[in-house]
Formats: sequence, structure tokens, C-alpha cells
Amino acid sequence: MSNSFVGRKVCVRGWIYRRSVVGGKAFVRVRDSTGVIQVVVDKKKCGEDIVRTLKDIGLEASVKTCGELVKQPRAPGGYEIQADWFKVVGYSRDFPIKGGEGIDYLLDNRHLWIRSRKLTETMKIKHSVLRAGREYFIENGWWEVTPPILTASAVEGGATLFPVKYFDKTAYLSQSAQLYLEALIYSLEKVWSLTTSFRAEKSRTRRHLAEYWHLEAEAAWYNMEDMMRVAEELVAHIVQYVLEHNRRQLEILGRNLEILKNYVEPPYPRIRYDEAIEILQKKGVNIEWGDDLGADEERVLTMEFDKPFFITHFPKEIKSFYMKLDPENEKLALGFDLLAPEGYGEIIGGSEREDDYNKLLNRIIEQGYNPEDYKWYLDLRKYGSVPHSGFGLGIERLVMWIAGLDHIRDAIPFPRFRGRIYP
Ligand SMILES: NC(=O)C[C@H]([NH3+])C(=O)NS(=O)(=O)OC[C@H]1O[C@@H](n2cnc3c(N)ncnc32)[C@H](O)[C@@H]1O
Ligand SMILES: [Mg+2]
Repeated sequence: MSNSFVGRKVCVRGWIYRRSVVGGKAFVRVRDSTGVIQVVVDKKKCGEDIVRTLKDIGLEASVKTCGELVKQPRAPGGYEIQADWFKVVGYSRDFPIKGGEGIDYLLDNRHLWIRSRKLTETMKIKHSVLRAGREYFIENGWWEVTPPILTASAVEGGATLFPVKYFDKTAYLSQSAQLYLEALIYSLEKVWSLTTSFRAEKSRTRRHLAEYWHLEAEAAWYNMEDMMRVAEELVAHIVQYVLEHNRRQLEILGRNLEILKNYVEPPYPRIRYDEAIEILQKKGVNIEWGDDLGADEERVLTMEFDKPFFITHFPKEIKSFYMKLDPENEKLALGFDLLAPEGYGEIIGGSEREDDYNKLLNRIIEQGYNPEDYKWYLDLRKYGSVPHSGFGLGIERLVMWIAGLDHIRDAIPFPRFRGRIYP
């Protein structure tokens, strides 16, 4: 609502968020997709019956009303509607979420909890993140493609595959569209996809889901640095878009806008894995060269930076078979992770890909995979192989950071993780 509507007749349809009856008036706070507005239902104007009904009506009953909009500093948003009439559309009895319930109870009632203010505003931010992500690729001449979700082999390690019955065979839910995007660059050159990726994560952490939305890109002729530039432009574009379109949501969620503004200017800093290990050891973290960087180590590293930063050139043993080895030091893989500051850690994983047939075959065997499962993928290196790179951005991890959430489950309407499949 705004001043231009003051004194005019307005109508609202929504759900009862709060209500009280004082004297012959009901003060009803009606929630709709835009927010909450107070409606005053006076028995002198609307009749005694509706005021009596509203006295005990259940929260979340659906209603509709019309009346005059007036200024009211004590009401949410500074306005209220003085109803000419007020109608209950759908009754609600004993809405099970009253406040103070435990997380498992709330997750069991996720289909109702998603009506909450925090989740509603977060979903609006996620809408902008998805729109800005699509916009970036479309405006920069990338082709959107539709890779399969039912696949025959692992991309990111066999330990987190979800097997599914596929007629008389076993298939796996996709961990990443990457290998299929790599097949598409020999015709479309620059491709992107937004799909769900699945990871049978054994442990429950605040930044892992079993099903998440994965924005992935792959381009022919791009080396690692070229692709890192795409990744930082993408993230900066998304943050800028959210700052422009979701200021209100960010304020409702209590997010510091000044800090976010610091993230919209690439290039982002780049450090090599070696430097990351040095920083961690200097800070007293018990870590050796060759160890993987987990959430704790990433959290420590993020405190050294006031914007997202890349870590590159990882030991090949801790990175996937498809990553190209550094020609200057074949102990290292040309992989990059983009870490979000403020303790959030990895939001993007990417790399330059091995484009030599024999080297890729050796890496597949070295990492214990069956080359037969990757025959088609190896074929790509037989027929006009080209240098190429790509990355995957975890949408919920990005939303978690931009919105300042403390758990990834609040970045998706129906979170899936070990022990949670209902509702
Ligand atoms: N096309 C590519 O090059 C992508 C590449 N094959 C890939 O899947 N890399 S990744 O495993 O680091 O996952 C990429 C990102 O996907 C996110 N990710 C990865 N795993 C998860 C889980 N379990 N939950 C939520 N988000 C997750 C996280 O932001 C990672 O940086
Ligand atoms: Mg990763």
C-alpha cells in the first residue's frame, strides 16, 4: 500500500495472520503474498455476526474484504483498511504452528511452515537469484540445454550416488549435468543448465542437501581463468540484482545491505591451494598439504576475505578424474572453488577439463572407475577435442549466503537430507 491509495476503496484477499476483538470492532491482520495489512471490522458497518465470528476464528482462515484505506501509524506498514464488508472464505481450526515448536515438528509440518514470513521472503530472494542467473547466461549468448537426470555413472564420486530402478537395470540420479554439457559444447560451444542434482550425503550439515538446484555452465575454448571470470561475473550480477529488487526482503531478514554491496565488483581475489594451506597452518589449524578443505577450514579462510574468493590448483588426489592436470606441475589439478565470505564457504566448484584421451583414460582408471562406464565421455576426446572448462553453482548455497541464513534447509521449500523425505 502507498499514500496514493489513502482515502480510496481497496480490496484484499488473504489469510488471517493475527486477530483481536475490542468493543464492537475486530482488528484483523490479513496476510497475502505482498505482506500484512490490518483490517478494522466494525459491527456498526459490517454487522454483529462477522465480528462475533472473528472473535474465535482460527488463524490462517482465508478471507476477503473491501473498504477505505486510511493512515494508521500503529498498524503494520502505517496503513489500515476500514472494512465496508468482510467475508470468511475458508475456515481454519487449530492451525498446528503456534510458535516455539522444535525443528523436527516444523519440518514435519513444512507444508504449512512455508507460509512463515522468513521462508516467504527467502523464496522471493530465491526467485530473483534464479531469474538473474538465467538472465546472465541469456544476455551473454549462452545456450540453455536440458541434460538428463537419470544417468548411468558418477561424476562426483560413487559414495554419494542415489541408485534408482531403471527397467531391468540400475540408474543413478544425476550428481551434476557436467559430462552431458561437455558433449553439447562441440555444437553449441557455450551451454548452461539449471537442474536438480542429487547427493546421498551421509552426514547432516547446515550446508548439504540430498537434492539441490544446480546452475552449471560449460564452454569450448575456455581455460580455467576464462571460466573463473564467468563465475565471478555471474555471482556479482546475481547479488546486484537481489540488491536492486529485494531490498525489502533483505531488510525483513535482517541482512546487512552494506556488506552485500561489497560483493558486486569483480574480480574476486584468487589464492592457490598451497597459500590456503599456509594461511590455515599459520592460524593453528591442524592440516597438511594434500588434505581436503572441509567446512571448518573454509570458514577460517573466509575470515581472511571481505568478498568471495577463489581457491585454485588443488592436489589432484582430492579432485575429480575429469580435471585437467596443471602442465607446469602434474601433482595439481586445474580446479577452482569460489568461496563465499562470512563463513559460508564453497558456492561454486569448477575446473578446466582433461581434453587428452589417454590422460583422461589414465585418470579414470587411477581413481578406480570402470572406463567402460565412460566410453561415451572418452569418445568426446576422440573427435575434435578442444580445451574446455565449466563450473557448477549451488543455488541454495548462494541463497543461504545472500539471505544470511544459518541453515541451507531454509533456502528450499521442501528440504531433502538424510532422514527427511516427508512431506
Ligand atoms: N559443472 C561442474 O563443473 C560441477 C561439478 N561437476 C560439481 O558437481 N562440483 S561440486 O561437487 O563441487 O558441486 C558444485 C556446487 O554444487 C553445490 N553442492 C554440492 N554438493 C551439494 C550439496 N550436497 N548440497 C547443496 N549444494 C551442494 C556447491 O555449491 C558446489 O560448489
Ligand atoms: Mg566442490
